[in-house]
Amino acid sequence: MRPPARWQRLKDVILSTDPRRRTLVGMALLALTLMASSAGVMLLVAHSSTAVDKTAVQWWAALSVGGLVVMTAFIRSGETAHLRDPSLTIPQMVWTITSGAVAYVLAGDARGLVPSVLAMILFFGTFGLTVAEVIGIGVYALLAFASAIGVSSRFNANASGYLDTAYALMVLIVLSGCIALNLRIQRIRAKLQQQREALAQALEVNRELATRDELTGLLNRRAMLDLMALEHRRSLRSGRPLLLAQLDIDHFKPINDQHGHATGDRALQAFAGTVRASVRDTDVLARWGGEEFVLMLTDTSAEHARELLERVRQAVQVLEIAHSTNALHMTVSIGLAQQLPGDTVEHTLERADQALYHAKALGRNRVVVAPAAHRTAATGVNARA
Ligand SMILES: Nc1nc2c(ncn2[C@@H]2O[C@H](COP(=O)(O)OP(=O)(O)OP(=O)(O)O)[C@@H](O)[C@H]2O)c(=O)[nH]1
Repeated sequence: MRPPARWQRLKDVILSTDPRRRTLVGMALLALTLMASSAGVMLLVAHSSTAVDKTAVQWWAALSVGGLVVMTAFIRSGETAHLRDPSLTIPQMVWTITSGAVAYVLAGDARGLVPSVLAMILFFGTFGLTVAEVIGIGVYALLAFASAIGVSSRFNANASGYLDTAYALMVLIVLSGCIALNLRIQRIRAKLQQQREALAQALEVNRELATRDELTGLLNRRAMLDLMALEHRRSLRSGRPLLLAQLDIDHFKPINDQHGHATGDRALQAFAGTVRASVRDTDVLARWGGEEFVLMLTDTSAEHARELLERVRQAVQVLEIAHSTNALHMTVSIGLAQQLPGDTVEHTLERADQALYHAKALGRNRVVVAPAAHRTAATGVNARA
């Protein structure tokens, strides 16, 4: 059965690793605790048979609640937003523990109520503090109550050493419980944080796998299609030229057949690295499939792109892939097409592919630029200009 939504929300806040979120709950609960304790002690004092200075009690209640109200106003003003603990959990706890210790002295017969209120303060404060802070606050609470018990036994005629010791023990037990609870919460938070980080890493790996070619580390076909569509829209708006080139390694099959698939893989990686190193950072190279690659060039003219691709071709030609005793060489055929006004990316790719086909037909190891061509409305087939 699913827990009700509000309990789920409370649990989320308590286990949250964001200190601003979880100290908010601590602050709200502390405020409630202090108000309830003020009202409770005043009520009991009013009906107590012990002679207690009621003016002092009223002052105490006003100062306790007033101090909290001042802190709340300070927090609400946004002045504490830049602090590590914007909800001032520690100052609030120190304030309420001090007022609790004073209440212990003032409350006479009703002082038995104070340790239980202290238990609530420590318990709720636990959610927003670190282990060291809980221990520090706990030691302060013990010292404050030891002093309160000492002072109370002097001023209260019917003080009972036995009861006071029991109350001190109760504070100690609550404190130990709070430290244990705090340790548990810290462990759960650390585990949640680890899980969150692992999930973020897994998402990043998935994203990489969805957009990258594993062998060469280049963009894959799907990611490249998305990028080309985006660049196409940009070039339409800006009027900047967009050029697409199809690159195909020549006679790649014999490399695989004669030297093995692993050597073929290394050749593909070396080819990808060489082409990437020969073009600008803003040019995008993608593995289209097998030994075929697509290069997208922006902010350049067809003539400059052709010169660049000629340099790419030469760089591939001199590339050496170490293999047993000798070194392997490759060549590449390249077809280049410039996006025509009003044309689609698919059609530009088609023209680059046809230019590549011509490069292969002309004897390979060359760059061929597609002539400017227009799609006929009726057939969608190129009519060469
Ligand atoms: N090692 C390796 N080989 C691959 C990979 N993808 C495709 N190939 C191989 O690439 C070769 C492509 O061969 P073909 O399409 O005949 O082309 P080619 O031999 O380069 O001939 P031309 O393109 O006409 O010059 C095939 O042997 C495929 O097995 C890969 O990821 N790793």
